[in-house]
Amino acid sequence: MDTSETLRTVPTDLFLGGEWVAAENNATFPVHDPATGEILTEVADASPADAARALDAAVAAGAEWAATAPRERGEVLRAAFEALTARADDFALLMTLEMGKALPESRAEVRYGAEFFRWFSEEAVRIAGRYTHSPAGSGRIVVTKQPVGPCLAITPWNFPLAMGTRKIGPALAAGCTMLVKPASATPLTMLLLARVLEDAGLPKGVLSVLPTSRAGAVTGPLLDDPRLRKLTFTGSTSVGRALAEKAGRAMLRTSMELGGNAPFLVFDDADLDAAVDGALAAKLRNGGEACTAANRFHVANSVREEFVAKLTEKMAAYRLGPGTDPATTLGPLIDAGQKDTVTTLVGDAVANGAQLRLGGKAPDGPGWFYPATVLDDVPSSARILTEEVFGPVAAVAGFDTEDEAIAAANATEYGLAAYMYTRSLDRALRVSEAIESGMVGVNRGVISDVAAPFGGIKASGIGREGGSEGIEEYFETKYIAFE
Ligand SMILES: NC(=O)c1ccc[n+]([C@@H]2O[C@H](COP(=O)([O-])OP(=O)(O)OC[C@H]3O[C@@H](n4cnc5c(N)ncnc54)[C@H](O)[C@@H]3O)[C@@H](O)[C@H]2O)c1
Ligand SMILES: O=CCCC(=O)O
Repeated sequence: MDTSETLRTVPTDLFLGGEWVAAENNATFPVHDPATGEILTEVADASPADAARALDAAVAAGAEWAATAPRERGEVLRAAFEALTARADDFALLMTLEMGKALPESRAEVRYGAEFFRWFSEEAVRIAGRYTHSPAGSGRIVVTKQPVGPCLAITPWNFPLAMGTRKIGPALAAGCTMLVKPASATPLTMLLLARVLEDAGLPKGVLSVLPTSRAGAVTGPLLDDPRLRKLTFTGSTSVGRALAEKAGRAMLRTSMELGGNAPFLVFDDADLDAAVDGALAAKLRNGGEACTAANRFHVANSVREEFVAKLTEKMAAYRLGPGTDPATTLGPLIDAGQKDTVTTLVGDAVANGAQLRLGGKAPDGPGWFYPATVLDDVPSSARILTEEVFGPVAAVAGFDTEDEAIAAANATEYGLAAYMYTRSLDRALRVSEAIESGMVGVNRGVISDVAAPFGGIKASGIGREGGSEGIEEYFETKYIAFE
């Protein structure tokens, strides 16, 4: 499918209660191409009234969907997995168009995102309860799982597909209905996903997709509506905090997948070539715009120069360009604001004394491009060691002892992912246990796996997605006491 054909066939209306409709007053908002800054297309701009109608539909469909046989729910997801996989090229091109990343990254996301539907189609039929006797012999304890009810999912732009399927998959498998508000920068992928689910036989009302340019105004009243039972959010910690406060007042179940500041530790006993390859993956997957991205490299001083030289050589080979160009390995950033953030953090590190080994200057011309950049000897006063850069910048700092490495790794409010390279199993276990994060990669630069529980601690969030844990977020546990 070529670019214009993709844009011509992608739905741009709201998917509201299973119908494709224009927004109230036919309102629309533009979606931009990060490679040029130009408008790609206009998309229906949901209003609070549209969102209220979507919630009406989710409530109306809720009981029947919850009572639908788990096998049937699973089969809808399985059919959607097959359709998504069959349309992988369309999805990949669309994601590259609206989000910017290089096509191989988009293809990888389609595979990853589709897997959540396959995984949760299989989990739908493994919903377990418990039957036991009270210790005092005074009765029986029956524990069962019931769907939470109507959920609101708010998703980010960096993985426009996978961050949706990782929520929609378990919600539908558990028997919940869901409203999805995609990021305003990348609504098209989610709308195409809604079409796939519709074609896969999802009953009307079970899912709505509400692109909007007024995220707070549209989701605020939903969070105040007692019929909504859960908020699942993926995005920045600042927005997550504000939403969690609001959700807390309404006593909503919440899942919060927030920002990260992943440390990547390289010990003096590491296989350095493997560590460099792992560093490339941990840094440049998704163009550096991943919550799991290695944000800072803490490297044993005895091997630091060799590591930095090898990393710089390999990062220099990344080719910056429009994501749709087959020669491109590094696409543009999402928008001008993100380009400014990366530019500011690199400038601040250099001003604080870091050595610039590669990149460090955005090219002139249209689009939101920033090159692969390596900073060495970054001092602890540099903001880049504590703030999420969300771009193709590797910031390296040295350490001398294991304790120093652990202290540096934990010197952050975040706690999502962490990585380490070492040949010592003892050290791997010791350091993994000491690091304050929800996920640790040992001699691996990519940890995301549909079958593993994904999520963070501290300011990186609450709850887990994927794995057998992911569906639990969409259940209430009910205890029934029997004589
Ligand atoms: N932990 C994870 O699994 C994970 C995954 C992907 C991205 N992220 C994080 O997401 C961030 C990047 O994504 P982003 O820039 O889209 O984040 P963001 O917080 O700006 O936006 C996320 C979503 O929230 C919406 N939103 C913004 N303000 C809102 C408000 N007041 N009320 C309701 N909704 C609102 C946005 O429209 C978008 O849909 C990074 O910090 C990244 O680490 C985390
Ligand atoms: O951006 C964060 C999500 C990344 C992932 O699921 O691998």
